[in-house]
Amino acid sequence: MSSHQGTASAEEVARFTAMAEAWWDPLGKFKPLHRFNPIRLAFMRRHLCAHFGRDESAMAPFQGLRLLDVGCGGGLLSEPLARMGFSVTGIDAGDKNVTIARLHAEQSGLPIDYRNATPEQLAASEMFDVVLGMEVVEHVPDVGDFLGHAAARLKPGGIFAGATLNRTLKAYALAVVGAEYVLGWLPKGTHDWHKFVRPSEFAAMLRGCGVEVTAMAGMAYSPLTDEWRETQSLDVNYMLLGTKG
Ligand SMILES: C[S@@+](CC[C@H](N)C(=O)[O-])C[C@H]1O[C@@H](n2cnc3c(N)ncnc32)[C@H](O)[C@@H]1O
Ligand SMILES: [Mg+2]
Repeated sequence: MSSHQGTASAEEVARFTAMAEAWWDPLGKFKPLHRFNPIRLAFMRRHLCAHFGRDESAMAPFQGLRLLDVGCGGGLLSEPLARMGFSVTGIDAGDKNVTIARLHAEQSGLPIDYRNATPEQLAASEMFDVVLGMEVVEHVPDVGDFLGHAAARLKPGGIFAGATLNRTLKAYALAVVGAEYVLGWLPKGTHDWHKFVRPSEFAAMLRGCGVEVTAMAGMAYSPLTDEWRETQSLDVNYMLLGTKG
């Protein structure tokens, strides 16, 4: 049984709100997000500086730009992106996630606008230079519908950034069996392999929303160094960027 209203699945959102206290625990249930945060942020910073003609060596290169973090959870991306100068709005379908995110941003002294909302609930007048859908599409009932509503909030020339898991056997072995059952990095049942999205499917759905993919990169875990790094292989975890025409 699955139930949803709009772009969010009630079961999926409940899974995240049940763990909401753990959002900012680097060794807790969201440890993988904490561990690969540096490489996702480096990827976005590099490409977004190039796209918007900003100085990569600046502390806060993105002053004056508005960013919407869709499915922001506890704000693990919203906070560092606000530090980079973006004016950040973070939305999440889970009320408790937003409460935790808001509290943490207050403690960090960051003026982030957090709201308990899904993208289709935002007013049509609210437009952003950057829209994120990071590690969200594998948790929504209808990816095309979700992307349509998220991309609708992008200004022309704006950038959509997404990340998810590829629907490959390798991703099943590593991200489901490995991460949930062998290593115990994630609670069992976190990911349903059938909801993983191939890069070609992701790009085609974005194109249907007027967004042309311009960059893709994989993320891989190296057991030897116990670190994540950016790779060319999109076999398991990957991220992408696209420009709205
Ligand atoms: C795996 S977490 C990703 C958190 C964050 N984006 C990150 O990468 O660190 C997925 C989040 O998406 C939220 N979510 C799922 N469907 C959503 C929707 N349609 N609109 C807004 N939030 C949604 C969930 O409540 C959950 O907090
Ligand atoms: Mg996920």
